[in-house]
Amino acid sequence: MLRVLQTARLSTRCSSSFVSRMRFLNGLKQNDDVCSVALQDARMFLFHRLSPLLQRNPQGTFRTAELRTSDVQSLLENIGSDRTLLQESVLIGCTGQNQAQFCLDIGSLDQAAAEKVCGGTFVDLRKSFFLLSRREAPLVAKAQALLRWHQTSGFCSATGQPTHRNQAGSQRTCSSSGIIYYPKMSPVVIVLVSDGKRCLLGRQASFPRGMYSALAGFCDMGETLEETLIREVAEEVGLEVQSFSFSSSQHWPFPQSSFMMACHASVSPAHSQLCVDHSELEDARWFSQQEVLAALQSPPSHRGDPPALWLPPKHAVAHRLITEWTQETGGVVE
Ligand SMILES: NC(=O)C1=CN([C@@H]2O[C@H](COP(=O)(O)OP(=O)(O)OC[C@H]3O[C@@H](n4cnc5c(N)ncnc54)[C@H](O)[C@@H]3O)[C@@H](O)[C@H]2O)C=CC1
Ligand SMILES: [Mg+2]
Repeated sequence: MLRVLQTARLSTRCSSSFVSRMRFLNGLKQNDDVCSVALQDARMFLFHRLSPLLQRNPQGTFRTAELRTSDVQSLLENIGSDRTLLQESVLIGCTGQNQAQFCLDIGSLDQAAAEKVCGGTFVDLRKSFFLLSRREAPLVAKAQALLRWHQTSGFCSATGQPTHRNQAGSQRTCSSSGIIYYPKMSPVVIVLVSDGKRCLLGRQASFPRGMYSALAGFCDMGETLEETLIREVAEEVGLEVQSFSFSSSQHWPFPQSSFMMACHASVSPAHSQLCVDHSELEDARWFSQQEVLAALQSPPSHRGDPPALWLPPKHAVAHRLITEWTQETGGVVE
């Protein structure tokens, strides 16, 4: 069987290593046997009821605990579970050397025992986002979103019959109708509105005290990105967008895997009077470049009262939009 995996790796050989990695990954999703073999010699990311396993570096910072399959197999034996749990692993990517990466939720096992054996701690995903590097957070978010999708997609919404996954965990199929389900993200437009001098930030009651962010809204069925953007700004703060430009995108795992399409938009300074829909937003305000730069340069300490303006964490695409705006308007973010 190992020859099967080597063949899969060789068959993806081509000039670009990135292309060969993408083809190797695609092959694992298409072929259960090859995927099973790849799982035997993979890099594993563990979760416990959707909280990722983190380990502390000697410097006191945190990283995701990346284990070998053999480590996980001995962990499972060590804390009394059988090896079949390994089959519940879900493919999330591969390393530069075409070694498959899988995630596995061991929520059915004793958390403290698993933490002791692995020398790590399972940390709530939202908290992990503040602890992990910008490089690691997206893979952990993807893994958690896939594990959660499997945990909530066990039955076909058309027939009510059980669904079964493929080895990679990239799809589930209804056992009676054959309907195939794929993991879903909900498209969301997130937009930083400016009137040329100020930027508009809003907050929901659910946000931490003092935190303001860019406006965001889910795309309604059939809407284009443009239509969602101008509708959401009109709905939430009563303004008419004059123009907008696309900035970047991001998978955001909260609350149920949103696909964030981040844009900058402008409104006429002559028509910048806010009319906030308080059923959606607790507050929305225009902020000067000076206020935003101050907030970017002095993120809140987690002690004492929050500052007047607290911005989303660096991993959030809203933070990127706000930083881009300050740079476009001549501010310098250190
Ligand atoms: N990454 C970032 O920087 C930020 C991300 N967000 C995310 O953007 C998303 C949308 O933000 P909101 O202002 O809450 O959206 P929104 O302005 O559309 O209002 C939320 C309402 O949309 C409806 N809704 C909820 N889930 C939906 C879905 N899957 N499809 C269609 N409609 C749905 C519900 O009625 C809900 O009350 C959320 O996932 C939020 O976590 C929000 C701000 C910053
Ligand atoms: Mg919104």
